Amino acid sequence: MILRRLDLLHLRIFERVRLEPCAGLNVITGPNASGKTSLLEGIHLLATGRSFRTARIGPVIRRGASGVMVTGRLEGERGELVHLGIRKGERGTQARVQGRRVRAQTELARLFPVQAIHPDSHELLAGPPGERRGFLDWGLFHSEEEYLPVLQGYRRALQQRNEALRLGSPDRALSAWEREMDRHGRQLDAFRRDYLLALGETVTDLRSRLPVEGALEWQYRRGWREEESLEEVLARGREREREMGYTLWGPHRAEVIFRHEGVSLSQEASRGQQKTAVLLLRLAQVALHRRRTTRPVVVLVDDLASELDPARCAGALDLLRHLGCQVFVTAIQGDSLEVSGWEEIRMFHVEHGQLRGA
Ligand SMILES: Nc1ncnc2c1ncn2[C@@H]1O[C@H](COP(=O)(O)OP(=O)(O)OP(=O)(O)O)[C@@H](O)[C@H]1O
Repeated sequence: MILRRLDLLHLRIFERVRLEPCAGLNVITGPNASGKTSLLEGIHLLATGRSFRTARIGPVIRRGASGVMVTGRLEGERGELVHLGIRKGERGTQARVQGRRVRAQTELARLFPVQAIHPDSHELLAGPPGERRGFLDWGLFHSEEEYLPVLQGYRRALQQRNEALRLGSPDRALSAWEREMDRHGRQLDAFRRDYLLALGETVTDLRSRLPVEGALEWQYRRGWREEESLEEVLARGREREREMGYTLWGPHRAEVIFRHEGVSLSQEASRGQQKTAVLLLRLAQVALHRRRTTRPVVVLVDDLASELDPARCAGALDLLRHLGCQVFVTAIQGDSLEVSGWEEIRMFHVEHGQLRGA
C-alpha cells in the first residue's frame, strides 16, 4: 500500500495539515522545531496507533485540543483506495477502515506496514529485551498470518497463569494454563528461530549494498532452558513463582543478544556502531518483508543525514529505492541528500507548522 494522502488535525505544532506524497521518495525539509518529525509521527500513528517518540498520547495532542486525529488514503497494488483514520484523546482511541470501526494496533497495522528509523532507534540494541522481542514481532506479524493468533493465545494463557499464581491456586489449576503456554510457546519459538535465520541470510545479501564493516552476529535465547519443555520448567517453578506472583520463564522472556565483531552491541558498542547496526537490521527487515510478501513497506527516516555519514545515507536510500519502498525522510536542507535514480521525488517544506510543496 502507498500513502496517497495524509491529514493531520491537532497533532503537536499542526492545527490542520494535508500532505499528498508521491509513491517514491518524499523529502520533508525545514528548520529545527518546525514540525518535520511530527509529520512522520502522524504517519506512524495512523499505521500503528502509536507514536515512535512517546508511549503517552498526551504530548502528541496539540496544546489546548482534546484529541489528535490522523486520516489517510492508501492505494493498493491494483489501484484500489482504502480510507483509514485514527482519533486519540480523552475518550480513548477510535480507529476506522472504510468507515468501519476496527482495532487500531492490528487492523491498521496489517494494512499499512511502516518501519521507522529515528534518533532513538538505537534503543533496539541499548534498550530492554522487550525492544528486541518487538523487533521479531514486527517481522512475524507482517509476514506470517498465524503469528498473531499464536502470540495472543500465549499471552492469554500467561495472564491466566499469573492470576492463578497470585491467588495461590493449586497445581491442577495451573497445569491447564501451562499446557496452553507450552503449546503456543513451542510455536512462537519455531517462528522466531525461522525468522532470525532468514534475517541472517538477508543481512548477508544487503552487505554488498550498504558499506558496513565487520561481522554482525546474534544469539537467540528462547526464554527457557533449551533441554527442557516449557511445561516441565513451569511445573518445576510453581512454588517460587507463587511467591513472586508471576511467571519467570517462557517466550515472553526471549532475548536476542547482538554482537558486532564479537563486541556486545547493547553494552559495549559506541552510539555510532549501534546506529549502523540498527540501520542494517531494520533495512534487512524491510527487504525480508518484501521477499516474503512481495508487498513494499513504507519507511520513515527522521533526520537521515544526522544519523549516518554520507556514504551510508546514500547506500540506505539506494537500497530503499531498489526495494520499491515509499520513503519519507526529513532533513534540515534537502541538498544534503543523494536522491539520484528515484523515478518519483516530492519535496515538502515545513515552517512553524505550515506545510508547502517545495
Ligand atoms: N503538544 C504540542 N502542542 C503544540 N506544539 C507542540 C506540541 N508538542 C510539540 N510542539 C511543538 O512542535 C514542534 C516540534 O516539532 P518537531 O519535533 O516535529 O520539529 P522538527 O522539525 O522535527 O525539529 P528538529 O529539526 O529540531 O528535530 C516544536 O516547535 C514544539 O514546540
